[in-house]
Amino acid sequence: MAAITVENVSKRYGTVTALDRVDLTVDEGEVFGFLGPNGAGKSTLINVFLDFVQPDDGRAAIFGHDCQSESVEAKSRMGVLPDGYTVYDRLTGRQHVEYAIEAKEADVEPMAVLDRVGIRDAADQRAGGYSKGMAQRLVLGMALVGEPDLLVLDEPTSGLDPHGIKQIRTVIREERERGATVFFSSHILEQVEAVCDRVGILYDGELVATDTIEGLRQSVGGTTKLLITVDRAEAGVLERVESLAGVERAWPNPEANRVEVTCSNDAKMDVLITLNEAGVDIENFRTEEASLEEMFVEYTSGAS
Ligand SMILES: Nc1ncnc2c1ncn2[C@@H]1O[C@H](COP(=O)(O)OP(=O)(O)OP(=O)(O)O)[C@@H](O)[C@H]1O
Repeated sequence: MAAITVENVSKRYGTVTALDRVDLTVDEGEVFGFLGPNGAGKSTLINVFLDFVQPDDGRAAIFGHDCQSESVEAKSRMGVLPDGYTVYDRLTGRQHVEYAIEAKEADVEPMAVLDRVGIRDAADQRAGGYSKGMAQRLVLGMALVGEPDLLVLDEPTSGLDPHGIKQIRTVIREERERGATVFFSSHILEQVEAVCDRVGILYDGELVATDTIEGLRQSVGGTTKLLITVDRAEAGVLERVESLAGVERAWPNPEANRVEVTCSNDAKMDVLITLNEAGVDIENFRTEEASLEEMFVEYTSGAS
């Protein structure tokens, strides 16, 4: 059964369309990265899952439970780190986790939870004195209590330092290993690449792409960069390379003693053959994948 089903969901706020006919299925056991720039509509969709927001059209379901008409059942399957989370200033971190354990009737040691999210040492401090990152870790810890089937994390890495980001990744991997589905939003591409099975790109309320990272790279096509170390290459040869089908640009980089070519994956071999036939001595070559940043720009600038 699908963990998340979103069918034709739209949500408008006055003249702003926060979600525009979004269709999405996330399979059980998947780690799904939900990407989009600020204001794209990510939190709005997560709020639909939680029944904080009612869609104007369409429906969303969690493990088959409608997020609006069966919100109690839907929510009982989820552990959530929401966008606008709050902590109780006067309660300690340990008390927060104890509260979550009681509410979910879970059987876990509070200190084990706090340890997992890296705030064991602050267990007996009041959460009012926590930094933003610590409060976020605490709410994540509470979301993990009870081993939810679906973990929904809204920008879980915002406010964390690189060490904290690494810890979140570890938690996500561990959750996947125990069989949970993870859905998390981010506007930072690098942070999803390491852990996601698939990503969806949301732009201006529209889901403009859903694929594996590799699939997205392939469909962006022409952004593979070939770096070819050569003895020398005359301008005329580079012009010939540039005229090949699938080649975007070819230019010399004398400092690095190489030529650089942006082309589609299919054109790589033709480039090397053309250089070889022109008598250019190829000492070495390697390809550089399109960066996630480039992919993101490609998708979000092309969308209307
Ligand atoms: N309660 C609301 N009332 C009016 N407009 C809203 C409301 N909630 C969201 N919006 C608007 O809907 C759009 C989508 O917002 P949303 O918070 O879902 O985006 P987001 O992708 O989560 O962005 P961020 O990463 O900045 O949180 C934005 O233009 C936002 O201003």
